[in-house]
Amino acid sequence: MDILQQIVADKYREVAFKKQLIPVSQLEQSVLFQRETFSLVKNLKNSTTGIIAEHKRRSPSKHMINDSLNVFDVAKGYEKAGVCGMSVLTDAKYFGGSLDDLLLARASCNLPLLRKEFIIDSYQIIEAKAYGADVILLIAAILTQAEIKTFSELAQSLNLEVLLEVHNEEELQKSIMPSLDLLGVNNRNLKTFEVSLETSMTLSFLIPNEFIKVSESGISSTGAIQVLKPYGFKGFLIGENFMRSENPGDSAAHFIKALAE
Ligand SMILES: O=C(O)c1ccccc1NCC(=O)[C@H](O)[C@H](O)COP(=O)(O)O
Repeated sequence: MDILQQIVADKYREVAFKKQLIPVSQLEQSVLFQRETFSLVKNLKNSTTGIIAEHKRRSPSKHMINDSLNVFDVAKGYEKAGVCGMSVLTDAKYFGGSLDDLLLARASCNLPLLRKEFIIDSYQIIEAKAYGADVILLIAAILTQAEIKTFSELAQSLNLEVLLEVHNEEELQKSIMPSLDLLGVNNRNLKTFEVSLETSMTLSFLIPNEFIKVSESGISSTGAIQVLKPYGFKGFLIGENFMRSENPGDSAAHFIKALAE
């Protein structure tokens, strides 16, 4: 079993258990479930820098990144830095995240929040809305075409935007459908952890123009963004590069200032 298969197997067990603990009807009663969401698409369209900054404590590829920060301050710092949106990892076992992280980020800032999760069940989409997310991630590598359609249409009906993530042409071809808002190319192979910006460049030509293109992972310099922009990317998802610093907000602010110069 590769790491992605392991994560997904654990996720099925986790979600089955949670469904018994907290029924959907209870999630739908959350005050946050009724709120108006923020648009990441709108922010990216109006931005010249396009940074989506991530809260990421650890990962299967890098193990520990930064365990000494609190998500409330990180979210405030990212908002002050002028990022377009924030990604919050909510997986506990492999990334050290939680739904409480999402809730705290929501309490701390008015940025569009992406729930970064391995979504395999509609329940997690309802949960995302109930805990303050504006955008959900769907990973083509772990979903069938029918699941992508069902999950993205559910998200749309809840006014959540959908970022569909692909890593190769086959995943892209099976996924393109009108219920998606953003198409993300993950530069990291989630099975081997190899990272290459070439993945974004190659797939960019195959992504229809109606979708906002986002390049994800392994972006560690403003130079990388200058390289990717001509390929039509409007969004750049950055985790480790900011989270490695003592103050991710300051790190994002310096990055954005350097990009704008
Ligand atoms: O980051 C990992 O090691 C990883 C492993 C397996 C599945 C997903 C993984 N990462 C999720 C992400 O997509 C990244 O956190 C995100 O794109 C930011 O990447 P980076 O800037 O390289 O931290």
